Parts: sequence; structure tokens; C-alpha cells
Amino acid sequence: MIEVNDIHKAFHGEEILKGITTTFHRGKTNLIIGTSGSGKTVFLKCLLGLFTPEKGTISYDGENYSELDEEEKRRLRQRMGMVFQGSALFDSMTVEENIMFPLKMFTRQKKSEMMDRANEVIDRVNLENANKKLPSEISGGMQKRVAIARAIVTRPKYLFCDEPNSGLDPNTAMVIDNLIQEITVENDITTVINTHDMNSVMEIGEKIIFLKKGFLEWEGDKTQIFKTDNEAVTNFVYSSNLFKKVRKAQLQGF
Ligand SMILES: Nc1ncnc2c1ncn2[C@@H]1O[C@H](COP(=O)(O)OP(=O)(O)OP(=O)(O)O)[C@@H](O)[C@H]1O
Repeated sequence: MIEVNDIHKAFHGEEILKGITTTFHRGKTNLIIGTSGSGKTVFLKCLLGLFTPEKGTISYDGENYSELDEEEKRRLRQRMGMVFQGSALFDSMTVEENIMFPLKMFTRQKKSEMMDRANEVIDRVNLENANKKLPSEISGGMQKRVAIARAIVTRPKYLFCDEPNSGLDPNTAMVIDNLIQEITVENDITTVINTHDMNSVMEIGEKIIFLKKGFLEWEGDKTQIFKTDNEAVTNFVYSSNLFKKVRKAQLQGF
């Protein structure tokens, strides 16, 4: 569980996050949505410990990050996995080498142990037969699976994903969303996903927070989001023509 209490973050005197308070639970896919420039990425970077809020606290299963010493912070960060936008794989490394990279960096396991663990996650994300391929030799969806496998290979307690399905076709995006959700449940991970994608909201939005101009404007789940009368949220939800048509049909009683 991650508990965020009244965090504020400013750059050059301009406040970007203006007092965010929320809780993200274990075994759940938690989504951050909001308009462009509302502070989603800054918030995600605060959760990752990459930005330090000027005010407020972030606690990870009861451990208040700002009260930890450097060694404890390092250990906590090692319990975090990250899926970057665009996958961010190492081009010159094979699938297997990409996935083993965090184990080489952060553990002292023997090569055979690393290989066993890498193969375990390769199987889990259904990447069999791709071990020796380079990222350029596999599809965007497969690259995303590699990025997920690399993020979970160290058995993180917290998983952060920045636009995990950007650039994927809708079907592949849904498969990737479902994979992230399954892995979250199986490993009891606290997963936080930054997304623009309404399909993700509908598919895996177990907890959704909506940011607007640095404030937490609304929070709820994938059912509640279609019932809210918060104008900013409905503008976001019904920004696509398809959803506008669905809403019109709903209002006409279909
Ligand atoms: N390192 C930084 N230094 C100064 N300003 C920053 C920095 N990072 C972000 N900002 C500013 O913070 C604001 C929010 O940016 P952020 O990237 O969090 O928005 P976002 O909600 O993720 O937007 P988008 O959906 O377009 O990615 C922007 O005005 C941005 O310029």
C-alpha cells in the first residue's frame, strides 16, 4: 500500500502538485488520469522517489520515505519496478539480457540463478522463443512484454507504469493491460499506472485518480467514472467521439 498525504511539488517557484492525498492498495491496478500538464508525470516521479516533494509524505507499507536514511531509501527503491513509456529497452542487448539486467545490477545471484529467474518471467509474460532476439527483431507488443518482465524480475512490491500501452493497437493494448493486472494480483503488487487511455480506464481502473492543474479533482473506480457529474472528468471521459455516441445512446435510453 502507498499512502500519499498532502504532497506539494514546485519548480522555480511554480507549484505543480498542490496537495495530493490518496491511497493506493496492494493487489490493485491504480490509474492516474487527467488533462495534459496536470502533473501526472511529476506525481509518478514523486512516487518513484525521483522528485522530492517540498511538503507532505509518501509512505510505502508504513515506511515514510522522507524519514528513511540513504541506505533505507536505496533498499526501498529496489522494491520498485518501472515500465517506461516506449519500453526503453537496451537496443544492443537480447531479450534475455535486458531482463537479467536489474538482477546483475541489484543482486549478487549466480548466473544460473539469474537465468532461471529470467526464464521464469519470460514464461510468465509469454515470450518463449524470444530469449536471443534483439528488441528490433520483435513487435511493439512483445517489447512491452520484455519491459514488464524486466520490471518484475526482481519481485518488486511496487510497480509503476508510464503510458504502458502507448503506440500499441487497441487489442494488443488490452492484452498488455490485462497482463499487468494479472501480475499485480498474482504477486500482490501495488501498481500505479499513468495513462491517457479510456480503454485502460474501463478495463483495469480499479482505483482511478483524476488530476487537474495539480489538484486531485476526483477519485473513484471504473464504474463510478461513468456516473460522476464532475465536469472535468466527464469532459475527459467523453472526449472521444465514440464515447460521446455511447453517452448519447445512454441518455436516449438504449
Ligand atoms: N523537471 C521539471 N522542471 C520544471 N518544470 C517541470 C519539470 N517537470 C515537469 N514540469 C512542469 O510541470 C507541469 C506538469 O507536467 P507533467 O509532465 O507532470 O504533466 P502531465 O500531466 O504528465 O502531462 P502529459 O499528459 O502531457 O504528459 C508542466 O507544466 C511541466 O512543464
